[in-house]
Amino acid sequence: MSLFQVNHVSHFFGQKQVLYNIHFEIEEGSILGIIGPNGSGKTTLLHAMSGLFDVDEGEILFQGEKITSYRKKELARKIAVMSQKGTPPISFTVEEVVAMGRYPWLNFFSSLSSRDLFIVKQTLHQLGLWEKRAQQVATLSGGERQLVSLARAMVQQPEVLILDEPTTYLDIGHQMVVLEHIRRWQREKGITVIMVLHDLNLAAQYCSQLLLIHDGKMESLGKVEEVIRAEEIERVYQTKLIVVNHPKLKVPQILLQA
Ligand SMILES: Nc1ncnc2c1ncn2[C@@H]1O[C@H](COP(=O)(O)OP(=O)(O)OP(=O)(O)O)[C@@H](O)[C@H]1O
Repeated sequence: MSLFQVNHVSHFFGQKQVLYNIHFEIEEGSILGIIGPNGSGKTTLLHAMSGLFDVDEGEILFQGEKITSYRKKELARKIAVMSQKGTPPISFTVEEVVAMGRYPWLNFFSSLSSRDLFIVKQTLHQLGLWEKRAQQVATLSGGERQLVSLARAMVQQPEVLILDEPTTYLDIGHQMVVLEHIRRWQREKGITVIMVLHDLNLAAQYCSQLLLIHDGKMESLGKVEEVIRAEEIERVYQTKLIVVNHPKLKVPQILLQA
């Protein structure tokens, strides 16, 4: 059985239809990239798959059950969500914010155990945040807050990681750092990753499957080379481009053509 089954999903905001008959499945352990132009419905689909709301038509099944039928805490033990904005600039320290990722595992009124604290410490080290652990999140750069957000998701020890544009505020070096961490984590723990990415070249390098949506409709779904095809990407994004093969990684890469 597939981990996620998105069955003929349509959704409206008021009179406006934003998703049209979206239908696909996700296998456990895969990395699915959701791509598409601005306003095409990527975040709406991601939110629906996170169980944030009931879709108007169709259904989303996670491990065979309707995603909205799970209790909040139960779902938080299985799915970690890293939002588009990363961690907001709040007045907690890095360590406190990362430790919040352990909350789904705590019983009522219990505090963090030595094991919880060990997981937090280990993750802070892994993501290079140990030196900044006592710093207020509000004083971090956008990129550092993104890493804090990833660290909090990691300590949650979920089966699925859902990310909305995890590289938005990052320079190219930090984009690679974040995506390498995600990939290593996915390989070591066998978790499933679903992420919205605007950078099609990064999507081609890091995802095992891509879903291209446009105006709320599925344009294509499949392996990277099946989805990153010049004619289709040109049509959907309304821009001139060339698709080349990455000389080392052998995945399609896009060169823009003014
Ligand atoms: N809560 C809402 N109420 C009304 N309309 C909404 C709401 N959320 C999203 N929309 C609309 O739904 C459409 C899809 O939005 P969505 O955020 O899912 O797109 P997206 O592909 O993630 O865009 P982007 O790449 O710009 O982040 C947009 O037209 C947006 O204005």
